[in-house]
Amino acid sequence: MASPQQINNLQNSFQSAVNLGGSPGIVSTSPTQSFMSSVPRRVSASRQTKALKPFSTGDIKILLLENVNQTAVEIFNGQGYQVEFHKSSLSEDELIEKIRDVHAVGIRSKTRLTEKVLKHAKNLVVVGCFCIGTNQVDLDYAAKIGVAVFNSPFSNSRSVAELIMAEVISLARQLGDRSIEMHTGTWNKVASKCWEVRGKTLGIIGYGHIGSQLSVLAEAFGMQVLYYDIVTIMALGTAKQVSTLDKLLSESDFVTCHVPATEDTKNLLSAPQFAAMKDGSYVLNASRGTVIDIPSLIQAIKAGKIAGTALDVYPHEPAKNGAGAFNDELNSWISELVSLPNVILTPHIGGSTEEAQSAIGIEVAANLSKYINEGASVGSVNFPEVSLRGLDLDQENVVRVLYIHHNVPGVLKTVNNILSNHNIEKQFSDSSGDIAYLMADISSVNQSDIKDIYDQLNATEYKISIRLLY
Ligand SMILES: NC(=O)C1=CN([C@@H]2O[C@H](COP(=O)(O)OP(=O)(O)OC[C@H]3O[C@@H](n4cnc5c(N)ncnc54)[C@H](O)[C@@H]3O)[C@@H](O)[C@H]2O)C=CC1
Ligand SMILES: O=C(O)CCC(=O)C(=O)O
Repeated sequence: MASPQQINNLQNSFQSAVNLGGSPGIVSTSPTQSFMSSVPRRVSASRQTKALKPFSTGDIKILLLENVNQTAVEIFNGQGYQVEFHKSSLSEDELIEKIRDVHAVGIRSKTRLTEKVLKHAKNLVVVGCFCIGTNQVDLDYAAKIGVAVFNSPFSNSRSVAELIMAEVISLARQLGDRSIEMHTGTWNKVASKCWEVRGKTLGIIGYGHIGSQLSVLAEAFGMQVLYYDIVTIMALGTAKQVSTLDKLLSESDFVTCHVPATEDTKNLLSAPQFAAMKDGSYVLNASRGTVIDIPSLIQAIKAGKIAGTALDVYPHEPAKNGAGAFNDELNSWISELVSLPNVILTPHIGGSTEEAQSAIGIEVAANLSKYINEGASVGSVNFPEVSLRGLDLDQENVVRVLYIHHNVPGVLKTVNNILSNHNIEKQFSDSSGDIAYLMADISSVNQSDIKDIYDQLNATEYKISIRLLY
């Protein structure tokens, strides 16, 4: 368990990462709507920087769903943002209602931020996925409307790898069944079809952050590791990359999936793949529920081809915890699956450890705060990555322009023409597909110029969204 001291240390590193608490690096956020209404100047009492903004960070509203870790809540509260926290995900209708006027949304793997939902978000600037997977968000549409999306690319990788390692051994020893039997008073001391994992072959599909961590753990247990990936990746230890999925399937005793949910990974393992596996082998999945065709897996277990399975993810998962939530209404085959021997089922807890969740909370909250406060999009999964060094405390009359626009010719000429009456201190621009992001710090800007700059930028044909920080 992470001690309060460890959490403190992590928070301290977060503080220095984003320069909170009045350091010279801070620029203030001015949401467009607030800026456009002539709100009288409000200055946060805790800030030591010269606060030129006409309103406080208290204008920023953040919706946090799915029990996002308290480390994130503390960071956002520390920023003075308004935080609305929910333990579970919301229904689509509730989400549409809640998302209307917030500037940021924090979710985990269950909340679906579809085009339909995002269309109702009028002030949304940024989305934080407090997890690795981002398949639950329509990333292209988010970028199209100028909403940056961040995740935590590896804070829970180790937790998933450790769970899988535990399950490899549990399947080999039929631990799940023995435990259930003991809970119901049955003493069943058997060795038949129970194995050591030493000397067996683990086949890893997807050798990324999780797959490669698992590779190291498995070798420490004396297993041979094969992996299949669509890109060539350096092997750790004595693991071997194989060139085809079929080769991995035919040579492995355990096959585990660690790929993202994409069109290509949908039903990556289905009836033909189970048929290609060794008799009596095992299947594990802690990636996404779409990756394995579970009805076919059930048939392969029933036929004795597959000796057991450990599943952490499902095509449909309950929105919240509770008795009776995992039933045939959710996925029609559930009662059939739970009746089979040597089936270990977990409720999407691969990344659910104290260490992972607190680290994710800090990492994603830091990225969101930096994006809201400074416009830095480094680490975003759907946006060009742009950042500028902070403004000095003694810099006066400086405005940071954040201009998200369509990636077409002529933009820089137009924008720089608008900014040309001021000194462009520094500027950075990058594009990703159809979206481009320009960040510029301009000086010699009077308060009275700001509205004019905003109006001119707003009138450009390329604009997707604009924020001015000052
Ligand atoms: N159960 C849980 O709680 C958790 C589940 N996950 C899931 O695990 C997935 C993998 O996580 P990471 O290892 O961090 O991702 P990663 O992005 O580091 O690695 C994924 C690997 O899969 C490979 N890949 C992609 N398509 C493939 C295909 N068709 N065939 C073979 N390889 C393919 C990629 O080249 C990459 O090397 C995530 O996308 C997420 O959906 C992640 C964390 C927790
Ligand atoms: O912890 C969660 O809610 C989701 C974990 C996960 O699946 C991920 O990180 O992609």
